[in-house]
Amino acid sequence: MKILIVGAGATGGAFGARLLQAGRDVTFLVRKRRAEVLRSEGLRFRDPEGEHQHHVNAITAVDGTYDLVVVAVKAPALPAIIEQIRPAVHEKTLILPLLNGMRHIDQLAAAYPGQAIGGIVKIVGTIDGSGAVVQKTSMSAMTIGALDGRELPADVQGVFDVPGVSLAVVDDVLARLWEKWAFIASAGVVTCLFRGEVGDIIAAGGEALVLQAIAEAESVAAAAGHPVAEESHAQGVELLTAPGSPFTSSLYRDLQHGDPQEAEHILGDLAARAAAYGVPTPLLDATVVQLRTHERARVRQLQPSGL
Ligand SMILES: NC(=O)C1=CN([C@@H]2O[C@H](COP(=O)(O)OP(=O)(O)OC[C@H]3O[C@@H](n4cnc5c(N)ncnc54)[C@H](OP(=O)(O)O)[C@@H]3O)[C@@H](O)[C@H]2O)C=CC1
Ligand SMILES: CC(C)(CO)C(=O)C(=O)O
Repeated sequence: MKILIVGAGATGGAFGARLLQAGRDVTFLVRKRRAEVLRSEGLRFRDPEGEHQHHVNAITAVDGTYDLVVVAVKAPALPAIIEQIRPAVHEKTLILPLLNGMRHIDQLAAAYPGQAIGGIVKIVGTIDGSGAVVQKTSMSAMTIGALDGRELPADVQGVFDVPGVSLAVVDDVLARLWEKWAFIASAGVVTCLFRGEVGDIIAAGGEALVLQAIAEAESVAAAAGHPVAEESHAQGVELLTAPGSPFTSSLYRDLQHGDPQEAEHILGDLAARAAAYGVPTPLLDATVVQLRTHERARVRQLQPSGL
């Protein structure tokens, strides 16, 4: 099975490295600078157990068709990627996005009817200053499934059944996507609104507001027909109210670097759906306005002054 991974960042790089370790036929579609690094140094991947280096096939334009296209970019890159991957897609190709949120599923399903499948990854990943992909904790889990609940072909199910990945193949992937989205949005709301780590927010007296943020996001999921299961709710509450916890969201980490790239995808889209369902989400709405305000100032600063 020929696999194309689009993006060799935190998620694409980490799950791609697991596939390479297992001998899968993987090609990375990346931009020029990343291609140069990958071609000269290979893919360097570090997890809590050590560092590995893999020779990789890195391309900057699609060179033929693939059986599975894994989309591992952040949301703003998606519209361009949807067109870029077109030559890679034959009639049986499946497209597996690893993004948080939900709008990308609608976008991919519209562009490639019947070919997008659902994917959720749980990993705390990043790229360090040297270009190495770093998996910061031992968590490395993936959940996949067909959007219409049908069974995925066995060869696709087997792709990520490799050492280092805890794989679940499910028949309710939409519900799982909503569950993850509700969690990641709640985490984004509290860490971006209160600008800090969970432990500090709790120490500052924020627990009731954290619980409210979770309730808001979960109310939207329920209104969409995907109520969050009790077990996931309890896990979310535990993670976001743990005293002393250094947990933050990727949205907040991006905000610290100045650029919360997925604010609209993860929070703006959820707020828009809440409004459409008539579900009140005041903390979510406040966070969206706060991040949009930040974004306007960021973009203004990038413009040449005096023009
Ligand atoms: N990081 C994490 O721990 C987790 C992330 N997620 C989700 O996974 C998704 C991907 O995030 P993540 O992997 O962290 O993001 P990263 O920013 O680490 O990686 C994305 C990569 O996409 C590349 N890229 C952007 N545009 C293009 C393009 N046109 N062609 C090819 N490559 C491109 C970027 O390359 P370049 O170097 O050229 O900019 C970058 O390396 C997000 O939706 C995120 O929310 C989910 C769970 C955990
Ligand atoms: C919460 C976490 C780390 C789980 O994978 C995540 O998805 C993110 O921060 O984007």
